[in-house]
Amino acid sequence: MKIQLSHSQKHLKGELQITGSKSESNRVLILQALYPGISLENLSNSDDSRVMQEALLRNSGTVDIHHAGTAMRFLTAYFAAKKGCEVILTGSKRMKERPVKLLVEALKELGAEISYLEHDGFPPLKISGKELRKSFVSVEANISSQYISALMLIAPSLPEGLEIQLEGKVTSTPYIEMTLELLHFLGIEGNFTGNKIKIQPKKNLGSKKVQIESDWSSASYFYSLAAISETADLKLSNYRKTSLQGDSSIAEIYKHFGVATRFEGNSIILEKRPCKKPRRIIENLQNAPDIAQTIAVTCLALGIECELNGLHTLKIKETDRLVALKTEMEKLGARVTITEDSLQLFPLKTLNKNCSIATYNDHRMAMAFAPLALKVPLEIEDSGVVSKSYPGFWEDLEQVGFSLVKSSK
Ligand SMILES: O=C(O)C1=C[C@@H](OP(=O)(O)O)[C@@H](O)[C@H](O)C1
Ligand SMILES: C=C(OP(=O)(O)O)C(=O)O
Repeated sequence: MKIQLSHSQKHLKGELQITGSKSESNRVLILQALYPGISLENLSNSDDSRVMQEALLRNSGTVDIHHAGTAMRFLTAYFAAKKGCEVILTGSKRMKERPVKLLVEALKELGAEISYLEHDGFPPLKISGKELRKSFVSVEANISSQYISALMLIAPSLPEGLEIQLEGKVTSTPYIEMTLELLHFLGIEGNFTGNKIKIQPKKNLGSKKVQIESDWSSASYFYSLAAISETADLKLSNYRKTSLQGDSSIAEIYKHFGVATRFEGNSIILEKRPCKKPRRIIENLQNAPDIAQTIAVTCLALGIECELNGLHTLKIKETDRLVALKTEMEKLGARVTITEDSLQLFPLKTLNKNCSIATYNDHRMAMAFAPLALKVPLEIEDSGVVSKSYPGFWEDLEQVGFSLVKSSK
């Protein structure tokens, strides 16, 4: 369904409740399947967490996780280590193009039985679960941190735990640290020093409640909205000063755009007041790849030159995000250059009006471009994509004063 967006008020205000981080939720769901005493609060209502919950009830047959990268990677390890299970793990057309070879090879090194049903190195996978008895594995770490988190999540359930040797430059490191912190919170011992991760075995855990922090990647779109507005007062819950999510760096980054963040209990208050805007923004997003689209579009809206580096993982996400960003920002009149791992945007004075933004089955393309409607009327081609991480996104935009017109054409 297409959606036309506009917003006519100068001041943006609202109070929103954002659900739990999908990254934290999908980790804790795997751990809960391994240690049933774990309970969760503020679980993500995303499609990615829903498919994860459904998959964890299965022991045989075809398990389809649609577009969910974390579900694909974490479940590959989970099913491989689950003795007696026989599943075909598959996903959307795009998921069949997202590589999984490094993880499959690492699991095979541990004794797993996994084969490719279509193309070598890609889903769908046929997995015959086995007890994995080895306790050392090495894996290349600069393609996706999800492979490493997947191994860490099953590690405490292996008889001797697991030592993981990371090869090459480690990417998306905060996601690895998030996995480790969650294990620590549950009383599982482990450490990550230099290029080595060591997780100790744990047979039983007893009962533990995990309170999931709300999703900072979802919050990023409200930072963008605040930055683009003349003035804004937004309240978002439930957040923590010390977050496990690397995307919480958005609060620091958006200071450049005049957005201040303060905590009131477990809510964040975003305050934007008129300010002098920077001429140029340079960020390395190797630790926070999911907010690249948000920042690029904020700069486009404000006419700020922007150089984003550390983006080598973007081409294997829901779409090739570098190409998608370039194509859609050029529709609005921008000049954009991309390399394998960077994007450079050159400012323009006036944005083209009434553009129709293609979404490439990527939730973040829809949500990152939506704030532009504060500047020019805009159409988002497939509004439904947001449900991958943030099903209530459009309702929340209405809450902060947006007018939405939906059409099926
Ligand atoms: O572990 C996770 O929860 C995630 C890790 C990141 O992926 P990469 O490690 O592939 O960059 C991130 O982009 C994704 O949205 C979620
Ligand atoms: C890349 C993302 O998710 P995943 O890799 O889990 O599909 C994302 O949410 O931006």
